[in-house]
Amino acid sequence: MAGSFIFRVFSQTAVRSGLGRQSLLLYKEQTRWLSCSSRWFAAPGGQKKQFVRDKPHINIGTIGHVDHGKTTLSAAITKVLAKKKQATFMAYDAIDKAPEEKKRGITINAASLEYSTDKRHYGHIDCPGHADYIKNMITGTAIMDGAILVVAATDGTMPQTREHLLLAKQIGITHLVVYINKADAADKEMLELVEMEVHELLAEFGFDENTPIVIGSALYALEDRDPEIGEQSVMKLLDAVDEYIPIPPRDLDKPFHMPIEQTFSIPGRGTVVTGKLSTGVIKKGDEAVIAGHGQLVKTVITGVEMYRQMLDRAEAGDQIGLLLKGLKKDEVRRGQVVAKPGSVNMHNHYKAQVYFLTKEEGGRAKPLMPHFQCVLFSKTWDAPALIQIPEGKDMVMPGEDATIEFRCEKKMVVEKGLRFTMREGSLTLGYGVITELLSDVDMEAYMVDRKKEKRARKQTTDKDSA
Ligand SMILES: Nc1nc2c(ncn2[C@@H]2O[C@H](COP(=O)(O)OP(=O)(O)OP(=O)(O)O)[C@@H](O)[C@H]2O)c(=O)[nH]1
Ligand SMILES: [Mg+2]
Repeated sequence: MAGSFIFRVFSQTAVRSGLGRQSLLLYKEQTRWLSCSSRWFAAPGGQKKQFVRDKPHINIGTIGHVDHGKTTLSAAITKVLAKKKQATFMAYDAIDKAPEEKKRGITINAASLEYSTDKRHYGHIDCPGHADYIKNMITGTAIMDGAILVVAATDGTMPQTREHLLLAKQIGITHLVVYINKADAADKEMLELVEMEVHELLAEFGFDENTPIVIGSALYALEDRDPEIGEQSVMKLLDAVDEYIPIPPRDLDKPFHMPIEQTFSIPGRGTVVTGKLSTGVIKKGDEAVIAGHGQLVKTVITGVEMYRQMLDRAEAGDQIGLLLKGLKKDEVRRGQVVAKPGSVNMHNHYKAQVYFLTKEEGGRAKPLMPHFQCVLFSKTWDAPALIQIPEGKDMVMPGEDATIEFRCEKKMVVEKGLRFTMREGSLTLGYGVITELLSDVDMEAYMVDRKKEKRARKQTTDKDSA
């Protein structure tokens, strides 16, 4: 029956193992967390507010050094906008005591606020501490499209200002607005000095020199004192965010890309691959490439199906089946992607920023040593990989984050910013985000060299002990 494969896809998707189950859990956790945050916005009388989608939505958050005033500013924003009925006021304590959700190992600890300006609807993340930012940004628990960097004028830029900026850059946040806070406690010269320092730091990390910088006092805005550096500075900040941080591009405008979940052979019709179209628009008759697991082949899409119906075009977000011209079932497999020719590249060597779970979070109890072997999971693929820990370090401890180099057995379709999970057997070791693509390695030659190296080391040890 034409289209019956779709039914099988859904049942098989439901029972698929490995990353499938993991992404399902991650999705469940995220929705649980989001529904939890929406509970905080229950209108008086306990009734939930109905979300009206009347403005473009965008996700932002506060980042910056400890105690520089991120939570105070988040509370102040809701305070100022509540006066215009564009937010529910969230007091400092309500934000800082965000409920901690422990599930599937990783702890999510962040407050999610929402508010509107005249132009947009915002989701806003405030994390209670430095470690939470690092986890949040690497795992993508709360993805930010842009961020407000808070720098206290009393301190200037500090180590975690740098660390958050670097991480923001690495995970693809391109637009920031800076709020120089605590202007009530600093004199004019100090404010000028800090502004210069911020300009230098932004330039060092490759952020635009036109990045808006607003000076003010979040505390005064929150406490309704001196509106010029209080409330007005917050309004100025929100205007800058509205103007400067762009709405992420609509995925329909990107080249089409579909990670393959399943492959089927339909007698009389050919090979069908199924999955969710992650970006772009795909049409019957489009030329495509199938890439991944070290292979790249060309094909033509001769049919597009969804929910047992034939379509002329599918859009990002659709769960579809694609009929491929001239390919046998064993020439395509799960983990590859269907993509617009020329839009994807395969790599087997890259750097990533990784957060390693602690034992309590479901991770490993022991440290990770150089050349540790693990399996990477991302989208629908998984692939064995060898890790290289940063130079000057002998090991990486659970609970740490580090820049790790990965050498994968097979070339897969990856890109900067891709998130993945690292596992060892059934244990989740950590979460990573690719920060740099490196030149490909010949894995066979690399393994031979590693064996030689090992043998030489053993001989030296044997000699020493003799
Ligand atoms: N004088 C002055 N103090 C401020 C201002 N904003 C925040 N503070 C104070 O600075 C301290 C830290 O503020 P928080 O908002 O908790 O800082 P944070 O960046 O969220 O801190 P962490 O979440 O722990 O990283 C508190 O005592 C605030 O009252 C300000 O504009 N002026
Ligand atoms: Mg805080």
